[in-house]
This record gives sequence, structure tokens and C-alpha cells, in this order.
Amino acid sequence: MPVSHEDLKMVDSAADLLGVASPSRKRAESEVSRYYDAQEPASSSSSPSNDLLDGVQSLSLSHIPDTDISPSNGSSETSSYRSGAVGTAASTGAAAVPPLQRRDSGRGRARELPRKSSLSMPTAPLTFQHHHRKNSSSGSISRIYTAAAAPNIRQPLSHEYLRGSGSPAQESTSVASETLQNSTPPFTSNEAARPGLNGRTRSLSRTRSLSYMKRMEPELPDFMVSAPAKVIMYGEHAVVHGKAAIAAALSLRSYLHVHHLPRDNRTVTLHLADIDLNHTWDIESLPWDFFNSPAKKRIHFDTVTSLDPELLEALQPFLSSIVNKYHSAATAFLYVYLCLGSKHSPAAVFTLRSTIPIGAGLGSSASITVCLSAALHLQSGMLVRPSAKLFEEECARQLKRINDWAFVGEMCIHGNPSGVDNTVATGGKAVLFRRGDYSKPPEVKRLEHFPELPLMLVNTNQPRRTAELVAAVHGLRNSHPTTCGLMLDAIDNVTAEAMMLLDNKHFRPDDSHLTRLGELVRINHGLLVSLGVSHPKLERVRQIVDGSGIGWTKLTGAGGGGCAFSVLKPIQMPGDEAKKLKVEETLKEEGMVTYEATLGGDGVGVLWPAMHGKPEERVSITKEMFLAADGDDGVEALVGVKALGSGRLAWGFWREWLPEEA
Ligand SMILES: Nc1ncnc2c1ncn2[C@@H]1O[C@H](COP(=O)(O)OP(=O)(O)O)[C@@H](O)[C@H]1O
Ligand SMILES: C[C@@](O)(CCOP(=O)(O)O)CC(=O)O
Repeated sequence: MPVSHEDLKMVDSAADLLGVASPSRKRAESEVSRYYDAQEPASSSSSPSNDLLDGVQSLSLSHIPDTDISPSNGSSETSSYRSGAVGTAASTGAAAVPPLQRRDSGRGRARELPRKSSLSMPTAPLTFQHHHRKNSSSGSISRIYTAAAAPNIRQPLSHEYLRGSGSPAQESTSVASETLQNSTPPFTSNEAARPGLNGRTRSLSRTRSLSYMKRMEPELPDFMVSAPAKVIMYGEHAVVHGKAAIAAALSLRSYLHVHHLPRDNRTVTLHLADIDLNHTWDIESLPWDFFNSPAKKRIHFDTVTSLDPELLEALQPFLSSIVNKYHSAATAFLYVYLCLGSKHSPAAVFTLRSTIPIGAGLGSSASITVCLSAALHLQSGMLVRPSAKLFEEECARQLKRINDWAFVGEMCIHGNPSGVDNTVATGGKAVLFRRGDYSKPPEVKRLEHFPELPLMLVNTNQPRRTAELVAAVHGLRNSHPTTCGLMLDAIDNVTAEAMMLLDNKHFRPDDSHLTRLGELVRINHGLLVSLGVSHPKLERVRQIVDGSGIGWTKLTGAGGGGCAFSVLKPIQMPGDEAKKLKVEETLKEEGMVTYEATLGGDGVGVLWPAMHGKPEERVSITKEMFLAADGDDGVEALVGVKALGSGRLAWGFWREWLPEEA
């Protein structure tokens, strides 16, 4: 009999309450296992794994036809202009089937991928990175996978001990004894013997030692997740008002380390090291009953498009003691934690460090909310580590789930974000993004031919808050609806023109195409100035760069300070390089920082378990090591995607396409 969504939800909650896999859940899981076994051709490339499979509806990456981004289609009337106030939580598109845990049959079966490759994404040495796509014989798009053993996500570690060559009973007792040699057991040793597993005899003391050991073990291994920053090339602010924007992933990243605590520790800690925020909550004292009540409960598959003010209010007593100017990150964490977790969520310490400047227009908030969303999904068993065994559609579903809940976190930090930042931080690469109707998923078109561009990124070091700038544009539009509407339409037009150039495989950065792109950058900046979101320091960058004639400059992100980027003209004359160096020197003298970063790289990634080193000498990355890493370079050297690479023992990415063959 097919398993219904409702059935499984009930089974899920019952199992959660008991902390076990219920018989009906197991039945449902085996049903799905059977389904997959029947569907999949046998393959010898499988690794033993414990995948979570589900039947969530697939990510609809609605392609935006070129005509859609024309000014006529992007009129201000059709755009959804959202005020800073939060609305009622809306849930759209609940999945047909909830997640299921699937243990590999152990028969060496793996789903054979229709299209896959073990290629890894190249990174360009200079500013931008060019990724091509490879078309399969069917003409459709493929993606690359990193071969990796999926983690035993919901599997307590003790089960690992119980596996192996010996019988379960032998294994468990020997591990228990070993553990107990180094600890003080909370029981006496002279207990009556009673029948054990497989008809063997085991003593009650051993049973208790096992339960003691279980309590002392963390439920899951430590792991890490990471997500990139982004650069909005065209369309910031307008995108909040329903227009299109073009954005690309940037090679600066946030890293989140998740350390699991012994089961008898019932606390959860959020340590945001960059902002000196370190707070611990007692898990059971959190308002689970309210968050899990039928009227409020949201599950992993739900697309939540606005925050619930009552849920936010319920969190206040747990946030009020956090005095930190960046405290909204804690709100984001707690909101998503309570929505996705349960009283039985594993005790853990979440430690975050980021190489992205905070509040500088590079999407630092989205990068951290993507990390938090991915970590919480992984922890609760709702994601499979990316591997060659993942269907393309599953990969897309997992990315959608991460992205949807990262957006919830973004709403906690920003109020009314467009969602472009978290979409890029989740999926990586470059996208054309538009969210006309906030009650529906955004339209996202991946830019297949995003070119390598000569770019300079400058941080003015002028702090500002996205939420305030978005609210300021909102205010201006209210007082000057017609004029602002026209300016937003003009930005939309700029984005549409840029899109034709950036998504064109014949684009050449060394000819007139670059000049057109540069001019569009300058026009877009001018329109943002008119919307009132520039800053004297941003104007100074523009003056220095444009004055030297080396390129075209625009603020990126919310403006009001933060970052600007310049599209640089090709170095053609002998003095060109010297001019660029002079510009960099002047900017530095004025207290600004220039970045060398690449665009168009990977989105969210996972390092499971958190280990580094060559296969034979792998060591765990502890939270202490992570915290001790010296500055951004230290973080990159210890856990960085560049340092550890990607692959089975390194970072895994949910990727949706393959680079095109040269
Ligand atoms: N490294 C970080 N650690 C903790 N919180 C962060 C970090 N980076 C960003 N945030 C959160 O994001 C907010 C900044 O978001 P925002 O002003 O939109 O800047 P950005 O343009 O970089 O996204 C901060 O107030 C904080 O809550
Ligand atoms: C201004 C805006 O378009 C981009 C904000 O980017 P950032 O938070 O400054 O990185 C707001 C949004 O898209 O939600």
C-alpha cells in the first residue's frame, strides 16, 4: 500500500518522540528501498552508505525566457513590494512524501547515474572563473559529482561500533568494556546474567555499560558546511521590487563546524566567532510545544515565504540576554533550529567563522544562513551528502530545501530580502533571479556561459545595514512612486541587456562586448545613486577608478558603504598595468581593501566527517583547532575548500551541472 504523507508525518513524530525508528517508519523505509532497488540497475561502484531518500517535489528552476526580462514585463504594478513588517507564515507546496532513511542493502547496489563525471570544478587564477557546461548525448545538462560515502546521518555512532566482523553482541560488549576502562560507570558490576542478543548470555552490567556508553557518545560525528559570498552584478534593490538581478558566487566563504556532544548533555551552543557571540541554550527548555503545535509546525519540505510574528515573539525570552549588534544572526539560528528540530535534536556546538566581510554587500548573512540551514538539515537527517549516487533531481531537491530555509534565516536578519543572496550562496555559479510574487518560488535561470571577467573588488570598510537601505528605497518609492518606478524599470532594462551579453557563449571579454557590459555597470550605479543608496566612500572609489580610465565601477549589494566592483578594461598599453597598481595603492592609502577573488564557483558544500590530511594520516578537525586558526588565511588553510579540495574525503558539493568540455 502506498505510504501517504500524513501517515509518515505521524510516524515521524512518534518515532521522534521515542527517539527510535518506529516499525511503520521502518516499513515505509523498506518500501522506498524496494522502490529504488526495483528502479536501479546494479552497479559495482557503490560504497556502503545509509542514504536518505525522499519524494519531495522537485525544484522548479523556472527558466526565464529573454522576453521575460524586458521592461514591459517587469512593470512596477506586477512587482510585489514588501514592507518591513513580517506577515503570517505561509506554507506552500508541502511534499507528497516525507524524508525516509534508507540503509544500503549491502548488496553492492547503487543507483546508476544517467549522467555523471568525476571532474572537479576548475578555478581560474584571476578574478573570474569561466565554467562551461557539457551536454550529454541527449543534449541535456549534466552536473559533476564528488564521489563520497554518504554519512550515516541519523545513525547514532554506537551503531558504527556494533558493525564489523564480529557479532553485534561481541562488538558491543568489547567496545563497552574498552570504554569503561577509562571511565567511572554509574552501576555496580555484580549483576545477574540474562540472555543476550543471538541467544548468547550477557550480564546486566554489560547492558548497563552499553547504555552508559551510549549516553556518553555523541549521536553524530562532527562535520562542517560551507557556503560562498556573492556579488550582485546588476539589479540590487530593484530585485526586492520584483525586477531581475544577476548575481554570481564569490570565492570568499563561511565555514560552520558542528560538534556533537554526549547524549546526556542537552544543550545547544551557537558560537559566532567573528562577532564574538557565544550562547548556550538548554534544548528542552526551548518553546518546542509552540513551534511544534499543529497550527505552527513547518517541516523541511515547506516553502515558508514570511516569518510568523508569534513564533518570533516566542523566541524573545531566549534571545533577550544576547547583547550584540549582530544579534539577528542568533534569531535566524534559533528560528530555523526550532522549526526544523525537535526536543530530541542532538546536543551540539555550532561554531562559525567566515572570510566574508560582514555587512559589506557580499551576502555575508546569506552565506551564514545557508550554512545553518544545511547543517540543521544534515543533522536531522533530511539531506544526503552529495555523492555520485545522488540523482540529479534529488540533488536539486536538496538544494531547494537548503535554500528555502536559508531564506527563512535571511528574513530574520533582513526583514524582507529578495532571496537572491541565499539562492546564489546555495547553488553557486551565476544566476538571473527574479521574485515577482513573494508567495511563490522565485524564477531562477542559471547562466551557463557566464564569462571570465577582469574584475576588481573594493571594500570601502564603511559599515551599513542591508535592512535599513532596503527600507530607505521602500520609503523613496512610496513618496515618488512614478519616478522610482521608472528608475526600477530602467535597472531592469540594464539587467536584461547585460543578460544578453553574459549568457552568450560568443561573449569575448576583449572586444566591444566588455565595453557594453562596463557601460551598463556605470548606468546601473548611476541609478542606484539616484535611489539614494550610494555613499561618499563608494563615490570616491568610482572617482579613483573611473578617473584613471581603467574600468567601470558600481556599488554591489545594498550600498550605503560596503563594496564596489570595477569591470576592468583589458591591459593593452604599456602603462595600463602601472595605472591599475596606482589605483590599488591609492585605495589602500584611503583605508580601503581590494580583493582578489574568483566568481562563479561552488555553492554550499559539506565536509563529513570534519577531517583533514591524506587518507592514511587523517585527523579530526576539532572546534578548538578551527577557532585557533589564524585569521582568514588560517581558516582557509585548515578547512578551506581550496586547501582540502573536493572528493570522497574532502568537500562535497551538490552540483547541478558539468563544465563544458573545451
Ligand atoms: N561572520 C558572521 N558571523 C555572524 N553573523 C554574521 C556574519 N556575517 C553576517 N552575519 C549576520 O549578517 C548580518 C549582516 O548582514 P547584511 O547587513 O545583509 O550584510 P551582507 O551584505 O554582508 O549580507 C549581521 O548583522 C549578522 O547578523
Ligand atoms: C539590496 C539587496 O538587493 C541586496 C542586498 O545584498 P547585501 O545584503 O548587501 O549583500 C536586497 C535583497 O536582494 O534582498
